[in-house]
Amino acid sequence: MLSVWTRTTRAGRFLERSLSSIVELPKFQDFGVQNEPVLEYREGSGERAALAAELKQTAAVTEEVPIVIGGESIREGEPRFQVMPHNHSKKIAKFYYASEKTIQKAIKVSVDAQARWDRTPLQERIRIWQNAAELMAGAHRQKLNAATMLGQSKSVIQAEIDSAAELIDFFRFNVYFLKENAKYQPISENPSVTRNSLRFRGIDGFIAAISPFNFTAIGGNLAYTPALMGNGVVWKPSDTALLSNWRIFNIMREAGLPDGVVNFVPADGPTFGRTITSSPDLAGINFTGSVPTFNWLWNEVGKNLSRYRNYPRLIGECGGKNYHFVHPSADIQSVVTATIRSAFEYNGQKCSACSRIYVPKSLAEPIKNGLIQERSKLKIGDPADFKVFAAAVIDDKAFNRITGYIKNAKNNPKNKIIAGGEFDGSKGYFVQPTIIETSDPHDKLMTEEIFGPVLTMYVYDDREVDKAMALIGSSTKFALTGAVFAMDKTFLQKALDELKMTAGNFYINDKSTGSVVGQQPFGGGRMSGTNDKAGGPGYVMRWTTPQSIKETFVPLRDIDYPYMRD
Ligand SMILES: NC(=O)c1ccc[n+]([C@@H]2O[C@H](COP(=O)([O-])OP(=O)(O)OC[C@H]3O[C@@H](n4cnc5c(N)ncnc54)[C@H](O)[C@@H]3O)[C@@H](O)[C@H]2O)c1
Ligand SMILES: N[C@@H](CCC=O)C(=O)O
Repeated sequence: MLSVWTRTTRAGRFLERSLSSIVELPKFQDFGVQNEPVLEYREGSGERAALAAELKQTAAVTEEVPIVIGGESIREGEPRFQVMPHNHSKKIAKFYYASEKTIQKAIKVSVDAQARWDRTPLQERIRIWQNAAELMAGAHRQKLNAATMLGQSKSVIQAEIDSAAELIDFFRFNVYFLKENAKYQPISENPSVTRNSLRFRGIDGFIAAISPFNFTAIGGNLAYTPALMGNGVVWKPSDTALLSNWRIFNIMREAGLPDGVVNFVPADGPTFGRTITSSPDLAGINFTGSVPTFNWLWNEVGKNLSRYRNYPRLIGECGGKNYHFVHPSADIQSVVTATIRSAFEYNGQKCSACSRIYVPKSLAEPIKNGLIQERSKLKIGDPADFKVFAAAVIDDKAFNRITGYIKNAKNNPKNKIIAGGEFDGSKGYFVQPTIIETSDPHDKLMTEEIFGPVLTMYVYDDREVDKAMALIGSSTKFALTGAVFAMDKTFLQKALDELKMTAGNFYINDKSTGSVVGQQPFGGGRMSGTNDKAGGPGYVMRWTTPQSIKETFVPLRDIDYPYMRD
């Protein structure tokens, strides 16, 4: 550096004639960002009428959903059907599983598209995402909501916070975070001598996006955030969220995303998993779903490591065994309201749903009575009925798993069903919100993810708050969300320390569900996932392999150092 300085004057003249920076950094028009308002759907409102009309239209047809690779629609093999979980004789979408060969074709198209797409200026990509968000918030909002309500059995409000608000927020906030992150440039001590810059690149290869059934917005985020950052994507949606995910795919085409950047590839899970993990081009897996599936994918990647040209990025947001912990100083009504909502909204099929609650003996009776009373008011039924609180669970597999836990509880003297416990799968997969009291804090009801409307309560001795609190982290492998309820600030301070590693999203006097993009970036630790915080500023950075560039404008002459010449 010093020797370069000694030559600045002579070399500087030379430079003026021939060398200046060639790296062009993106110049953004600065913009802010706000959360999409959640519409209320009151009687007589425009949004309610529009949604009712769209529900009618969506229910009237079985929509044909092809595989789409590079803009080409493909139909192969036996057709399959997505049904309405609350009325499983009604087919809402007809689709096809991509064969191994077709998945390989999608990989090739994504890899080729990546190289071209990565050269598209960031400003242009941002414009497409902003277009898409406008379409989602306006013209297509009720199409997304209707597909989510009928296909994934969500009530009006649960669809609105997911397939409208959260999806739109992901698109708006991710471009905002991209722009803000791109503002950082490394130090250039003397820019007339050397200039340092950092640019974002997609990863050469392809990203496999594998999405779950329970949030339409998550499908959109998993597939399109890597694309935003310059990647080519093969998207495998969930069979039971197919229609809503298909509608996102079409909105992105309408917004101007070129063919081939994201390819829509429904497939059998293990066939898809095997095909992507055996491809040398695998650059990353963006997964949200259960722990067993993510563990399987991770193992396959490990086995194939020597094949890849990149270390594949593995992002997996997985399950939870989320808790509400009640201190003797808690406000009882808050506990009851928050717990009913967290445990039973969308039938406990949120990864963040509360499924275990620890209650001190001194508050057990009022809390129990409150929960039983509020639970009895919940209307369970067809999600197109605006009075319904929750509808059916997603499919027969979920129905059998959840009711298995309930049947088990009925046969175990340590467990007592204090409300609910009924189920009926004849027309739709209906499981009534169920509350169980257990005397065993290590029972599987308190430790395993059930992913259904089953809440288990354990009553602890008020004198053993610390011992009860220690159970939270020690009795499960998960650490996704958790909430503490107390008015005692000394206890809350202690809980903040003691429970630090038990939840990636921690709530104080609030329910464990309902994170909002940009407000509570989401994800858990331990076996709940890689905690890459969807909806936070770091998430976009997981999908770029940045390049540092140093440009030097003075000719390099000296090999020795000044002190050698002294
Ligand atoms: N932490 C989070 O942010 C978060 C968010 C939503 C859901 N979840 C979790 O997701 C789970 C529920 O979703 P789900 O039932 O759709 O999960 P799942 O694991 O059954 O399926 C997720 C996706 O993986 C696919 N899949 C299955 N086997 C595969 C394989 N061998 N290779 C590749 N893909 C395969 C499925 O078809 C689906 O698209 C719950 O455990 C829930 O807690 C977590
Ligand atoms: N973001 C959602 C959960 C997503 C997982 O299913 C919440 O905070 O309730």
